[in-house]
Amino acid sequence: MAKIAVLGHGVVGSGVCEVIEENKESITRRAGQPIEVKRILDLRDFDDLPYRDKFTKNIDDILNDDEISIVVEVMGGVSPAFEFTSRALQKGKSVVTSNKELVASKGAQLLALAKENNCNYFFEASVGGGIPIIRPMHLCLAANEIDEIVGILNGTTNFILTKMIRENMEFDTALKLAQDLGYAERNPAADVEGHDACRKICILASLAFGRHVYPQYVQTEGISNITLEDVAYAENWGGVIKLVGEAKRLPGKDTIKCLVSPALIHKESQLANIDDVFNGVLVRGNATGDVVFYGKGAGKLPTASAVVADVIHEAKSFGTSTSLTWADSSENFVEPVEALCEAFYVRLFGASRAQIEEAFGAVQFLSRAGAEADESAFVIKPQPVQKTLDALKTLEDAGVRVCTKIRVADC
Ligand SMILES: NC(=O)C1=CN([C@@H]2O[C@H](COP(=O)(O)OP(=O)(O)OC[C@H]3O[C@@H](n4cnc5c(N)ncnc54)[C@H](OP(=O)(O)O)[C@@H]3O)[C@@H](O)[C@H]2O)C=CC1
Ligand SMILES: N[C@@H](CC=O)C(=O)O
Repeated sequence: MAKIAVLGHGVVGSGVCEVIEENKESITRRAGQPIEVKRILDLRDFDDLPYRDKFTKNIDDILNDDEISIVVEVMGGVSPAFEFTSRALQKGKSVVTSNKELVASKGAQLLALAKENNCNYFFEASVGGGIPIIRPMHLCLAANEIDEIVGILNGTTNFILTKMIRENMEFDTALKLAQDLGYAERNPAADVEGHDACRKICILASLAFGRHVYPQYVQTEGISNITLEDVAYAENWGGVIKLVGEAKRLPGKDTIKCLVSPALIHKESQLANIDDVFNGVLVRGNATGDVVFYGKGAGKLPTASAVVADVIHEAKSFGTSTSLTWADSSENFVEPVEALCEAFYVRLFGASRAQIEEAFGAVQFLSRAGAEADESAFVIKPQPVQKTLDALKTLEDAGVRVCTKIRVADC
């Protein structure tokens, strides 16, 4: 019998308890032994639950219990999750988590601590909710050099964009719905402003490139400036707007491209039809070519599925995983965005076509029904980002009002 403790009985934690109870027979078969939730840490009381006697508010009840061999950290945040995780690992208890904020900021340190103490730090649920992505990347794609990862990594923003586009729903109404469905972070700004997607691309990039990519070095932009006008222009161009995270090796350089931003994606891209709470991640290996992972990126049971799979894997006791790891890197190896070569969609007011072409060279002009007389929207060919920024500044200095600038993703 493997006895586990769950830290945090919120959306994911309650899902973990539910899945372990609901699927106990198949879980026992697959783990080779029954799995029992022995203790649950939470700040609140859950007097109505049949398993109310398992709750504690004191972490030491869990850390000092030698019967508990696996700790599931689904509290979220860095503090006190970092302290609780470190203490569990120091005691030789393996930790399973869905907490991408902690993995993205302290992953290298916690993986090293797990190794030192002959146990594991597993985080399948930290990227893509229910989608298997971490284990396939470090096991099934182990023969490859990963050249590029590009993905729709946040369920909440994809859900909001889908509702806005398909049902003309207001941004705030769609966000409230995502919160009610348990998709959003405790502070939904983390979703809307792109920080959650940033943490996830950092985790994938660290795994792919073997060095910790820290979120503070990754330029991150969210979806709060996207309008239905931009959506209409994207459609005229032949695509959709999605919040995209991207990490890529830069040929001949020791740096990588890594960023999160809204992006125009062509309708023929495998990522273009990923809607609602679904996530999609395209991983480009030098042997496999493109592999695409798709599934529900948030929500109670999909996320619990990934957490419990890690628990089952740990219960089989394969020892410390040597492939699920990356080195700490104190220096930043993310290329500054200004030095990258990118195509952009731009919407602005008060510039003539001649002015626009003088600033950017030949561009692809777009149209939409109901556009104002002095509105222009166009797509610039790939060029250094700094060159685009300089040209936009020149136009602004001449009295042009630049409304939107969205990257065009090549995926
Ligand atoms: N929801 C989702 O779809 C997904 C979430 N995740 C990640 O999983 C983690 C948990 O998310 P989610 O379940 O949605 O979050 P919730 O806010 O629903 O749950 C967190 C739970 O942990 C409890 N908690 C927080 N701090 C402490 C503490 N110091 N001691 C004891 N209990 C504590 C909270 O109690 P209280 O409410 O009283 O503060 C709450 O019950 C986060 O890292 C999130 O990013 C990952 C993938 C998907
Ligand atoms: N808030 C996150 C939850 C899962 O990671 C999301 O919406 O994707």
